[in-house]
Amino acid sequence: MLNLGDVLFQLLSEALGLRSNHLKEIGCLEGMDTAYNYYPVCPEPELTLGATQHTDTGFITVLAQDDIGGLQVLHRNRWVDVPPMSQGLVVNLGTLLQVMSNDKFTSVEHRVVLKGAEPRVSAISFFGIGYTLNTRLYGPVEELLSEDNPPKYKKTTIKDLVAHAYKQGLDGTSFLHHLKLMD
Ligand SMILES: O=C(O)CCC(=O)C(=O)O
Ligand SMILES: [Fe+2]
Repeated sequence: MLNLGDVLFQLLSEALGLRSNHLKEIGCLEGMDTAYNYYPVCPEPELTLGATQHTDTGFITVLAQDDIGGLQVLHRNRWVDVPPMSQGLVVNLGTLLQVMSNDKFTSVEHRVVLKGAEPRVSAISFFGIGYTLNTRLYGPVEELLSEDNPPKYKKTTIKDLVAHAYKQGLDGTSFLHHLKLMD
């Protein structure tokens, strides 16, 4: 997983116009946290959600879902299914990477709908949020900023961002506004 993360952060660095090891050098590969979600069978799946609308907190999330399905992403104001693919992984861009890109990247709003008949399992690697001892401040990457592209967000430590995300919970609103600088 760390090797995959290494490749992904190289590609993302290049997509931002940075040197390919930039995101690795500022700690994006550190603090990978793995979680497993178990969604039990629900007798009335149409009345609820497995996970409410949210963006992930950290840099990126790599997700493997089983063959039940249910993950959806918000695309042009419509919920679009992310169908399970055998051995396929889903990479979500997290809130912190949107902040660091100064909005060049958009972190993906997603949710999980329940299908009913069988329980569902997903395995997720969250890059960035497991390392709350990391005291580095993360904000819009200096190299991307200019007079025409001033910082849109203030800097934060991962610890503060994670604390804020937990406090807010998955209430369907983005916590980007927490870091947003006034225009
Ligand atoms: O179970 C899934 O497919 C997604 C779960 C999720 O979005 C999360 O844990 O952040
Ligand atoms: Fe998520």
